[in-house]
Amino acid sequence: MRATIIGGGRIGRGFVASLLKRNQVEIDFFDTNKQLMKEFEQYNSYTVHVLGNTEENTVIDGYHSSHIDDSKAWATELNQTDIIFTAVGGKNLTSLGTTIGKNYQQALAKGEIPSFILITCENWMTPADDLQQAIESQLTNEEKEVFQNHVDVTQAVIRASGTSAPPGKETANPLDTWVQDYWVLPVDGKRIQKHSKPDLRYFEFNDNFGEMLAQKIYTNNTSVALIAYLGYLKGISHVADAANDPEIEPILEAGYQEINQALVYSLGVSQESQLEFSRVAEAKYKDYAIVDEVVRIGRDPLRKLAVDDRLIGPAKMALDAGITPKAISLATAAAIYFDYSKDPAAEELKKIRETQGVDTVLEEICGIAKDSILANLIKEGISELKERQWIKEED
Ligand SMILES: NC(=O)C1=CN([C@@H]2O[C@H](COP(=O)(O)OP(=O)(O)OC[C@H]3O[C@@H](n4cnc5c(N)ncnc54)[C@H](O)[C@@H]3O)[C@@H](O)[C@H]2O)C=CC1
Ligand SMILES: O=P(O)(O)OC[C@H]1O[C@](O)(CO)[C@@H](O)[C@@H]1O
Repeated sequence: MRATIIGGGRIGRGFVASLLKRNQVEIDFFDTNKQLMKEFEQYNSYTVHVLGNTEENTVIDGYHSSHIDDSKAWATELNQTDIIFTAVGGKNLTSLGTTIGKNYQQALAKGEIPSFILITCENWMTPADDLQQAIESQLTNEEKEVFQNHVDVTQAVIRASGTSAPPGKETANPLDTWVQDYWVLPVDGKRIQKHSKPDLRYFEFNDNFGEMLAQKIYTNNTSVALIAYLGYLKGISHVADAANDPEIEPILEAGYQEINQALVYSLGVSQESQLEFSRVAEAKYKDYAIVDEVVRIGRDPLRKLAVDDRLIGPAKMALDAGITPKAISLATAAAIYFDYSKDPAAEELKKIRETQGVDTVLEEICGIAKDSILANLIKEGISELKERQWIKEED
């Protein structure tokens, strides 16, 4: 079996590649990053290190790698691949879909009919739909029909973390990467209609996938955002230190209660499954073996503060459920003050906040009215963070 991994980052060349390697699947990488391409060629091999369990480390070798714009490489790839994975970041799916669509069209023009399964591995609400739509936007109606008859576009939920080297564990190979000791990849099984489900260890093709992506994002990403943004303000560098911090921990506990009630009410998931989700998430973020930086988790706060994303999304659901999302609002307040200078989105957020004020951030970035219940809760959160001196501004 042969697989293509688009996006050779922490999840692509780390988590997904190690699952595939352990299934003896051949791997071809595609990425936009030219430096990464050079490293793939230069090193020929790298190790996926398992945090806290080195016995499970996997060496990845024998792969091929190509730049995403290499249409010659795509011409071969589309005909030989069985499964394509994406791990590029949800906001890049539209441009990626355009690239796949154009290359699929070229193959059809040559009389070929590539047939494969596409699996998105992204923190995104509707990744499979968004990718499929972007691909099909490049095709004529006739071509679209062929595509739909030969390609299944489905989605996975990534419950594992992928990180860079823990302090002091850096290696000479820049491709080496670190993953959590977690070996399950749930995939939306219902969306696989034209192929049989691949027989792969660790993959769970789930016909009741339902709201699992929303449940994951609004549980894991919401809670880790709370930990990271509050931790950042307190000057804590690592997620586990922040999650176990005696002042943050009670806020985290309250956050899980708000999240759980909100999701059971709004997504219709069962209490048991939600409790399991939140317990697994909490244990993961408190685990000192998983060395992850709060600034990595906090990256791109403009996206993370958007109306349906991990903070405002579940806060609104909590209000719908009749619950006051005090902890989530405090986390949102902290996110508004995430000013990490190496993150361009954080810099932009800071500029908007300082020049146009918090109300503009709430209205234009969070998409909520400045005098709404939620906006007032977030503004109370900002006052509380100033009282606690976690926000150290004068105003
Ligand atoms: N790292 C983690 O712990 C987790 C990440 N995720 C999700 O997995 C996805 C990937 O995340 P990471 O691997 O951490 O990010 P990353 O930043 O380490 O890697 C992303 C890679 O995609 C490449 N890329 C971006 N646009 C591309 C395009 N159009 N075509 C080809 N390559 C492209 C980048 O150059 C980069 O190498 C994201 O959606 C993220 O939200 C989900 C759960 C956990
Ligand atoms: O990948 P995003 O969307 O930037 O979100 C941040 C983080 O959320 C997590 O998926 C939480 O599970 C991280 O591991 C991830 O990197």
